[in-house]
Amino acid sequence: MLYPRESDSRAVVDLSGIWQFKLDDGHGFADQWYAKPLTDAETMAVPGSYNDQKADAAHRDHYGWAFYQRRMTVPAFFAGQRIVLRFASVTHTAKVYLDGTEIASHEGGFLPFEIDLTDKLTLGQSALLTVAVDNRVDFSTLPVGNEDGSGMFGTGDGGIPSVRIAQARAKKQNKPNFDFFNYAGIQRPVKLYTTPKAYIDDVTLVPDIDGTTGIVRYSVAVKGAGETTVELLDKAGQIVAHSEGTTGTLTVANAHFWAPGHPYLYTAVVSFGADQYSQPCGIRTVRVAGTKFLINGQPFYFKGFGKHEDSPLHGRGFDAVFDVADLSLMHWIGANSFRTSHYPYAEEMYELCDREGIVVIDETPAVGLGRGTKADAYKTMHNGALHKQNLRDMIDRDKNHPCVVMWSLANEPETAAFPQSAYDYFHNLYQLAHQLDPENRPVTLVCCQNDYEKDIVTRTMDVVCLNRYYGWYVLGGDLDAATDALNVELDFWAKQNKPVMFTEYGADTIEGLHDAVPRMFDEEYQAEYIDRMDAQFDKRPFFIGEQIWNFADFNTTQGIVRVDGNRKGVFTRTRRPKLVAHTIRRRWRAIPDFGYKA
Ligand SMILES: CCCCCC[C@@H]1NC[C@@H](O)[C@H](O)[C@H]1C(=O)O
Repeated sequence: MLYPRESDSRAVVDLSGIWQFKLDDGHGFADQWYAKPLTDAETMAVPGSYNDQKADAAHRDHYGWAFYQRRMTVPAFFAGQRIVLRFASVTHTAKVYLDGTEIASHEGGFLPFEIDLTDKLTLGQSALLTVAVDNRVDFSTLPVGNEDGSGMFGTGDGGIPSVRIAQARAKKQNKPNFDFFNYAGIQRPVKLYTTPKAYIDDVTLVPDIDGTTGIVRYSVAVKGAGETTVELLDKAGQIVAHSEGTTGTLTVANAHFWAPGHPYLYTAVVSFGADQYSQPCGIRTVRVAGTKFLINGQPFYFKGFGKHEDSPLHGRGFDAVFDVADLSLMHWIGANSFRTSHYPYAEEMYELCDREGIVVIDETPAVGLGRGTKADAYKTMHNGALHKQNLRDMIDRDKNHPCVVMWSLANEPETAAFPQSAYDYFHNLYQLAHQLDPENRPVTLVCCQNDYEKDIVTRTMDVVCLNRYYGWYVLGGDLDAATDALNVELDFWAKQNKPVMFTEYGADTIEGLHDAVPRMFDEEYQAEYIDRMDAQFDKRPFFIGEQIWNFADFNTTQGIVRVDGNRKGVFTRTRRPKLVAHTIRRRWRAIPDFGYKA
């Protein structure tokens, strides 16, 4: 799916701003709130989560539907054009109405969907746009929610009868099977865009390298009749390659390749009839060879983080300032990569990473699979079709980004309790990801701390991505034992002949807590913990990357082990560096992006 871009033939109208809003009280659909202006409506900023914009628990802890509404006028001078309404994301489920008529519904809170309005509205006349949003998560959704009242970090009844009774009578709330706040709403931009009636529907660019020559194999999906041409422009806007037809190959002698630290971008200008669309294009290659992860044929070493789309008041709402500032801090600390834990991020972030040379592991919203139940959830609860749809939509949306070097099928699914069942479920997805990606990039699954000898899924991935907490969740406070345990496990992975990286390791740290002798939760412990783990990684040639959990502190569900959220950030939630940020900076600025331990 193309990102909305203005061009000689296309206009884009951003519908961001202050919308009308109302939490459903259970009557919203029966009383057809979507068919008329909302009564007793509140204000709500779009894009943004609705949970933290109002000072009350009703919004923060809402469970169920909420209604957004605004009037919209498409000007008469758009006559003759195709008119499209595009939601970059609505979390988690959306129903869209125009003047009371349902025109779309969509499940999945982290990927775009669009509606052709051309024949659905009268130009020049104001229309009433209503979006109903459902924030509920359960065993069948992605991300996964719990259904029996438990959730992360012990929210069960503890076998206490009074608790069981009170829980049964309590107001329904989401019980996320994941460790991030279940923010919801219209969290990314809503845009109207136009195209000619005969238009470019999709562009696929597959880069390759032959010596010093850059190659871009392209295909253009079109609707209607017309001739297609594709021109490749260099950064100076000079045409360096040209081709006719909906498929073809563009060849650039002495090309500038894309790489971290050298994010050279060409522009593929596609023309079809009266339509024109410009797609940024980075020429680089990615592949796994033995225990190496090669970008442009060079062994790459991942230095970076697991992140979240999370910031004060915005919640999970898109905020360009935080995205620009986060990448600036990544450059400052010497990072070259991050994982979009635990869901696909806003498209604008991938565009920034393309421009700034930050490498991305792109992850589906499949977090919490197989958790919170003793049953084999792969056979009884999870919605494999929804998982495949999310994978398909993520690859379709992000396929042209040079920053995306690997697809992550899921975060920390249960893979050791029912090993064969987990393998059957994920091997199917692994093969699908390789089929769907025109560039056939490496595919992984991010593995939770587990019995790695029983887990038969992780070792089948192209790269072994491990979340490990030796010295925190296990052997907490004892970094000698923690490094010993880490090495026992790395000895196991040494025999698998796969590239291995840590996609999570970290320690909750309250900024301002200090001790001469490090202890859990103080800044010295976080720094010591990271140093001790890193020192073990350096001894292993098959170890190809270290991504710390987390880039910044972030909000979570309330719980006895979350003190104002998850505090494993290297930066605070307002992006102030903790002590560990300075020790990491010294280390990472001395490690090259390529050829480390080669
Ligand atoms: C038994 C060890 C389980 C470790 C699980 C560690 C978790 N991984 C997924 C992330 O979303 C969580 O924030 C992280 C944590 O809790 O900080």
